[in-house]
Amino acid sequence: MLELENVEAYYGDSRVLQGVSLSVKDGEFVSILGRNGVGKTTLIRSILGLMDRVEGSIQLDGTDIKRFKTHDRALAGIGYVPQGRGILPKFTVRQNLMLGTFANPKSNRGNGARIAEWVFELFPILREFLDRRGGNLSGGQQQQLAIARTLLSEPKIILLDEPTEGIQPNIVEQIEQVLIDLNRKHGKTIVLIEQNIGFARRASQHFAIMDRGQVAARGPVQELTDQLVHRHLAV
Ligand SMILES: Nc1ncnc2c1ncn2[C@@H]1O[C@H](COP(=O)(O)OP(=O)(O)OP(=O)(O)O)[C@@H](O)[C@H]1O
Repeated sequence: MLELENVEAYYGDSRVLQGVSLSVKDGEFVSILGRNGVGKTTLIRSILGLMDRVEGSIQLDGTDIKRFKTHDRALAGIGYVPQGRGILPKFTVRQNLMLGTFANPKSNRGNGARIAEWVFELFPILREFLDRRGGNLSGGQQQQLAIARTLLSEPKIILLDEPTEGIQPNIVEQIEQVLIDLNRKHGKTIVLIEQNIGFARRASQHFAIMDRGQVAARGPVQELTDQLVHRHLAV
């Protein structure tokens, strides 16, 4: 379980997160919604240990990870699929996937590590393109590669920052389905940052809406009303 309590995060003197509390239980799919600039990415950066100054408490399965360096947070079970996917364009699909094994405490990390077969069952296209350069894949294929790479670290929780941004609508459905299956069939715990409200409604059990650095509303996804959307998310 990931538990944030009263988290404040700063860029210099500017306090961007103001008392954010969030609880994600094992097996849950939680969507974090909010207009541009309200602090969603900063929240993820705070969980990953990429901010200079964070106050409050961040616990993973009861362990305070706030003092952990970023790579130790990854080893503790925080998986991350970055905005823009973060594929290394000159590395092959195989090499990009191998990077995921470095953050897997159970594998022999990189050297000699094998890419588990279930990855190709989830993403058949990656087997076909194993020796292609990551940069030659389409946006949707790169997104599958980014998700697969994170899964190879066998994280306890997967954080995704706008995975459907800039991806063709028909591929968006595919990405959506993969994430829904990962949660419902494979029991993966997922925190999704999204602007696509339909996706959040279809995929998640819980939501949190951020507004000006705070959690303005939260609850089971059935309570994500049009009124809330209008108040906090309409542009
Ligand atoms: N490196 C930085 N230095 C100073 N201020 C920053 C920095 N990065 C972000 N900010 C500010 O922090 C606030 C929150 O930004 P953040 O990127 O977390 O928002 P967001 O909700 O993820 O937006 P988006 O949907 O556009 O990614 C914004 O006001 C932004 O201008």
